[in-house]
Amino acid sequence: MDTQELIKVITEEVVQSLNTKCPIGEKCGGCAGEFHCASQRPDDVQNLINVGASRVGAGLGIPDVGRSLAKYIDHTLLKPEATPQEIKKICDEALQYNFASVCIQPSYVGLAADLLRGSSVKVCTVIGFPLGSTSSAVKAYEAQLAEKEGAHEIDMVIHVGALKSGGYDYVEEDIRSVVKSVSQGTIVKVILETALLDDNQKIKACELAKKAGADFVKTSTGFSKGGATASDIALMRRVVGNSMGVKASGGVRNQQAAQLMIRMGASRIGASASVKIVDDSTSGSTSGY
Ligand SMILES: O=C[C@H](O)COP(=O)(O)O
Repeated sequence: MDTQELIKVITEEVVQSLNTKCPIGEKCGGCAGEFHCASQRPDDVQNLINVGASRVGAGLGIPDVGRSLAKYIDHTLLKPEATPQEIKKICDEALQYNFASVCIQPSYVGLAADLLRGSSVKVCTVIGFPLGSTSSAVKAYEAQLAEKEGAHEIDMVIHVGALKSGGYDYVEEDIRSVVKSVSQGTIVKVILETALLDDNQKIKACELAKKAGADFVKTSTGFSKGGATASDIALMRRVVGNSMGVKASGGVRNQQAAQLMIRMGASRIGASASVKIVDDSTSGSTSGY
């Protein structure tokens, strides 16, 4: 199937999916019956567990959509002016809401690891962030150090310029250098910065991330203009299949948007508006972009 056909099929799938409700109903651990989600397909859940996203479906029987959504969410604070007090606050919130992880700058990994020790909330950090243009050796060292200080999950940014100029070997090796620098149990997510890519480049980046042995592909840093869109999530899920996770991040601001992303194939949501997403069931724009 060529790229244009693929995009057409995915667009049809997106439209169809928007009209489909989860057949499991209120016992669905992913959505409590409110929307179509990955939890309806046992193979998907097993595959996601295999890549470390064992929180998917872990909330079986929880009838509350907000609480169920929390298990998908990386509670994120990446702004440069974030203080230790704010890191402490998001760690407290992560424990209270049972978010999948806190996603924070590398310099705060040790602090978050101390605060979350003994809980199920993981420590996620970002590498080569937000530009992705640091050298592979620096990214690998940064990831290794973060793991040593307590990070369980590593979200690395690709070299966007290398991808756009056809430097596919470089991009693949850049990702692989990070994957190889951490232990097998540490999850590596690859941030594509989709807003800067065309569809062909998004497809290529997903293929390279998969070849390099990463666990997830992720849309955005939240620093470029543009973030997660439903069609990008559907495209990414389609390209990587069920053996990898897909993380929707950037501009996911409310429950409706988070549900839509999961419906399109996201197995994780990265958001700074996490508490609002879980608490607030009011509808609105499905994405800031
Ligand atoms: O990695 C995740 C993003 O930084 C979150 O972006 P956001 O602040 O738009 O939710």
